[in-house]
Amino acid sequence: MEDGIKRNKREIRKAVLNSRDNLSKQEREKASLLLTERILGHQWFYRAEQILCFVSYGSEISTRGILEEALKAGKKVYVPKVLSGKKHPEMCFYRITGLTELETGYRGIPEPAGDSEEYVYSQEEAERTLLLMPGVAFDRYRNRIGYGKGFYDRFLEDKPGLQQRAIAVGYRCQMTDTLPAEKTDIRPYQVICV
Ligand SMILES: Nc1nc2c(c(=O)[nH]1)N(C=O)[C@@H](CNc1ccc(C(=O)N[C@@H](CCC(=O)O)C(=O)O)cc1)CN2
Ligand SMILES: Nc1ncnc2c1ncn2[C@@H]1O[C@H](COP(=O)(O)OP(=O)(O)OP(=O)(O)O)[C@@H](O)[C@H]1O
Repeated sequence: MEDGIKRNKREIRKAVLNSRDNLSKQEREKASLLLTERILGHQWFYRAEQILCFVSYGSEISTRGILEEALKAGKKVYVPKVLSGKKHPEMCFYRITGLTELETGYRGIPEPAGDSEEYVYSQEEAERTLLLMPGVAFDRYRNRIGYGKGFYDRFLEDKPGLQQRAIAVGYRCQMTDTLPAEKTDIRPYQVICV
């Protein structure tokens, strides 16, 4: 049964990545602008003192404008880094104060060096935090499929307050019919596909 779900997820991942890879430059630029507007106008962004946001890579929707505006607005910005030296690789968030601090890391993703302030979860501060999550496919029940390593599921597992401040973002072509879900899958509180 579980194996069926995994295979199913794999097939959906392949199909959606294929359509995402095929978006035109114009479609990408338009969507990224739209997403930036949607997030900058969001009350969770406005109220957030801390923003946890992925740095896009490959054909992912661009978060560059959001990161730049968050930094300009004086918010604390943290971005993911995969610590792969460990037996079980895990994802942490480190603070950046400018995009030039990023270097090519895990799978070619721009990542912080990892020598800056690490994000430490606290239930009280979660109310003033916004988490923007990447993903490959989403559905209208807020199910989410990523690249299949479960990094976000494991990162969010023990952070209930942050789960309620999590927004998954992507292109409209990433919105699918009902996705299969496993027990460990954590649903973002909102999905914004533009
Ligand atoms: N921008 C970004 N940063 C992120 C994530 C993400 O999804 N997006 N992650 C979320 O967990 C973590 C990295 N997880 C990843 C897990 C697997 C692959 C991977 O297998 N990539 C394929 C290419 C897939 C494709 O685009 O076709 C590869 O390298 O072959 C990439 C990232 C942390 N940082
Ligand atoms: N909290 C957890 N503890 C242990 N294993 C987990 C946990 N969450 C997910 N996993 C395992 O990790 C693997 C990948 O999970 P899944 O397919 O949901 O990843 P994903 O959501 O697509 O990827 P990501 O979160 O990295 O973007 C699965 O085999 C899943 O069982």
